[in-house]
Amino acid sequence: MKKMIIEGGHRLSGEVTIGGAKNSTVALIPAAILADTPIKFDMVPDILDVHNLMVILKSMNVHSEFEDGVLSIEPTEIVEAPLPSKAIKSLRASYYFMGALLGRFKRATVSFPGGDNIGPRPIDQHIKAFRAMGAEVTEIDGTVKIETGSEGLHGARIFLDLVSVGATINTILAAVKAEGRTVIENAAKEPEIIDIATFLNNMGANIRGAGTDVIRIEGVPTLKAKATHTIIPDRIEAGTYLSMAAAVGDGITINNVIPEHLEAFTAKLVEMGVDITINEDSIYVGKSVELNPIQVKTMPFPGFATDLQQPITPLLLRAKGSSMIVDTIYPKRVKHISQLQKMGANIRSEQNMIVVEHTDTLSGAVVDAGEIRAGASLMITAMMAEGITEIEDAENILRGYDSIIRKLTALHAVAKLENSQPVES
Ligand SMILES: CC(=O)N[C@H]1[C@@H](OP(=O)(O)OP(=O)(O)OC[C@H]2O[C@@H](n3ccc(=O)[nH]c3=O)[C@H](O)[C@@H]2O)O[C@H](CO)[C@@H](O)[C@@H]1O
Ligand SMILES: C=C(OP(=O)(O)O)C(=O)O
Repeated sequence: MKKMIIEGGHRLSGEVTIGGAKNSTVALIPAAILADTPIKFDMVPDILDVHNLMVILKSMNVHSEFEDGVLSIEPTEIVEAPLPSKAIKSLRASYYFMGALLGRFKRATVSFPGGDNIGPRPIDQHIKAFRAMGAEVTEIDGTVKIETGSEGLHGARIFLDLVSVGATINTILAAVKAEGRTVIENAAKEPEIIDIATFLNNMGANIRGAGTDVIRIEGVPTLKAKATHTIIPDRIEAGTYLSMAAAVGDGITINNVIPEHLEAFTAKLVEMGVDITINEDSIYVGKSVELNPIQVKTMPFPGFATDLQQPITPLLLRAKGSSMIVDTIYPKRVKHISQLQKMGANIRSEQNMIVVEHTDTLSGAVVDAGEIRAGASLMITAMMAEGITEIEDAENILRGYDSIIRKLTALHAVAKLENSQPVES
């Protein structure tokens, strides 16, 4: 178990460079097993999810190496094998091995995924898509078994009942080598979906419409990589540093961002009165003086991301008045509230709404990072607070924040990890 210890009261300044997107990376790594050639990814974030995915690859005789942000994967000697359940349960995106293994072996057996505890996270839409493509799916004791006949999957028209990032990507992974044409309607439009489609198309796949709500996929027999794929910047990591910069910064530049991916978020910062300058691939945040309260409603992309509702919360504590957050994607994503209250934050949950009031004094406390973005909100609040904050279960933060201590220290924050052990590999 690791804890992150933060000494509050220090003003931050300088520059930070955003890493590759976690939610792209965790789909790209399973997608790599569809290839008939070695694969290289660049701008890979150094996060626990990547290391756990490497453990899963190893169990299938897929060798991988991660150095200086470059992840090399050799999938050509892959074998079918039981997947290590501890690693599978450590992250959400292990469900992508369902689509990827189906594409590779025409069958898959994968335990139910883990990931952040943010309320119910069913995968019925993933299963509906696999069934529409001709698979037989059974679920026994937390394990999903997906089988097809010798002819494998066939293309199908799939209308997703709700907009799901995971179901959209999993269907793409299953369809990319299936026989014939698959059409996904009501598809998710997140930038990470475009990133996965770009990677697959550059290997010879035929995916059209990624980034819109209708995606068409013509199955192809083989996929071969010709170049290194550079992962898009992590818009959630960027949003977290934007919030931190506005809350405790004296002038911070956030490099390697695609501002169009963050429009819903930066629009809210502007509404609050944060001093931000948006450049082509960086955003500068000046020292904030008076901040206005706002109302936030999380929505699928291009709306305000659910993964940023907790990271913006500390900033709302500084606003002069009451702010409100409604998380329509995960209404039970409230694990941070009781922990922020321990630090003196005036925040409460009321009828599926989070109400955040102006708070003058925050004090360090022992708190728990119940999930990744709850952890992010605690980190920022700890920097605003007087004294020391100990964030337990810091592994949840390390699941998704690249080189976090190095980046915070470079911005002059005082933060360290304790009881840390070498990352499992
Ligand atoms: C690894 C990854 O990329 N994780 C992201 C992904 O999670 P994930 O892919 O799990 O989230 P989805 O987009 O699938 O979920 C959206 C909503 O649909 C519901 N749903 C989803 C699938 C399904 O079969 N049935 C169903 O009811 C979910 O409970 C949720 O309420 O998108 C979420 C929403 O942007 C983000 O918070 C996560 O960071
Ligand atoms: C919910 C998240 O991640 P995951 O889906 O991987 O649990 C997140 O990144 O905020």
